[in-house]
Amino acid sequence: MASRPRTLYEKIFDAHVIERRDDGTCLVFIDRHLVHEVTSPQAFEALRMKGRKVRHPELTLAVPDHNLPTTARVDADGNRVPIADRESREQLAALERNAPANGVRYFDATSRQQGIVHVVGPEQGFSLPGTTIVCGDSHTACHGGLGAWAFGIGTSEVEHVLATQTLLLRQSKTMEVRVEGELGPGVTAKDLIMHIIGVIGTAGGTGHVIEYRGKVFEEMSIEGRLTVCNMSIEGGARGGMIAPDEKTFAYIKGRPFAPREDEWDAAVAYWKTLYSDPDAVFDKSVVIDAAEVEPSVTWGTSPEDVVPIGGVVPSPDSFTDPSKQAAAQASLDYMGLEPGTPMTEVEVQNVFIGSCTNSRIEDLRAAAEVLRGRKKHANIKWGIVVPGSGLVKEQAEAEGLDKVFIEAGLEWREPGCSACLGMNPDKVPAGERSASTSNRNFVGRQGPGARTHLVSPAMAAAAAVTGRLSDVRELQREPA
Ligand SMILES: CC(C)[C@H](C(=O)O)[C@@H](O)C(=O)O
Ligand code: SF4
Repeated sequence: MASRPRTLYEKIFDAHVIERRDDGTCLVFIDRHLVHEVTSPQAFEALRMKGRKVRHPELTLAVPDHNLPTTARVDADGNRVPIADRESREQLAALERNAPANGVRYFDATSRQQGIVHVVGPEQGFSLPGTTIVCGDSHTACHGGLGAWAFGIGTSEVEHVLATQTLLLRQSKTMEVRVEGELGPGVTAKDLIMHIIGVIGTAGGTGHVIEYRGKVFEEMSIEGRLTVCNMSIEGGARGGMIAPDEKTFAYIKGRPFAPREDEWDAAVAYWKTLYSDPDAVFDKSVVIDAAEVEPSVTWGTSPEDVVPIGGVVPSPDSFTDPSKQAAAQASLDYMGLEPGTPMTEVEVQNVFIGSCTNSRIEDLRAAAEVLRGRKKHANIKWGIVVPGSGLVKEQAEAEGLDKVFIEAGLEWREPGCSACLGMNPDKVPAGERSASTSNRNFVGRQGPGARTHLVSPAMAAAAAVTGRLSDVRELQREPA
């Protein structure tokens, strides 16, 4: 009998189920576990208290990112600069202790490989197609850009994975987001995923794993795919993935943890089976017309509060749902915006280019292309560019991108989560606005009272040049 047609997610799920239980839960094998300093200390502590060992230390990779200041980490004498904040210092110290004590591979704060966990995994070839990847972090879906089933877990699950290399969970429903047609010039992966979240809403993917399908994704770079999948959680989904293809294989080949030469052909042969069968049925399907996607920007305090850059701040009355009307009013009050204001009239004082959504080399190139030969506007008090990893930083410097940023008046920093969230010294001052390439515009996300407008790297660069939210396509048309 021919086997039932399956989606990509179902294929990966089936390949990892150890046991299906009568209550509908499944025990699933976890291939890769990424660990950072914020969600791991209690998990390691719990193991220690129970006298348990890490079951598969070789399948875990630890790296600090959230709390690290992005200023110099060693002083002129080569000594480590201590972290001023006590909690951050303690969390980092715990990871530095716990990883080696448990035989877990660790990239320390000063190593070239250090970076944001979701940048490091793909970059090291640790994240691979067809694998189950978890991390105590909601943006783990990012790795789905390589055709993995990747999802965030809580600290108690981190402990479970460390102890057993398995998780007990229920199979998710499947959702396809099919994008038809082609993206227009100047429209990036970030604009597309913001648009998608604007369409489906922050609850649109609840209970589902999204597969992004269509020619747009086939033509998209791996960096772009990682950006798209990264924000799946902002659409409420448990994960997001894109079927691996030749681009994926080329991206992975030769990376430190990638399959070696003698294992490569077998790995690729397996990866080539990882796609949704033509007759596979998704529980939910959303179709997006790529031609409708414009460079996008958020106006509110939820990632679904998206408009095209040519749009205006919406009026709360324009929403039919009363709870959304109230949320929109609260957002506008927090953001200090009036309905009807053109988005391009909104002035910004801060620019942040970074985060696991947009800190890979291609993102930095896109920002630098806009900034080359230009200067930041007088409105901009603080503009920082934070590469996603030490290796991204080296690559950017080899291409001279750091100089472009510095000459434009922006700061060039050490890798980490930085101003994506206010857990380290990089914060947007209360009442000020930022054009930010990160993924969340929640109240207080970039610091108490900070007003965040999510944008793509090119759009953040355009805001740096003009001092307001701007349509990057206008700058792209005129010479610097
Ligand atoms: C601190 C961490 C647990 C958190 C997450 O889970 O996503 C952070 O990375 C975020 O982006 O809000
Ligand atoms: S860069 Fe931002 S979204 Fe990504 S892991 Fe760090 S804090 Fe979370």
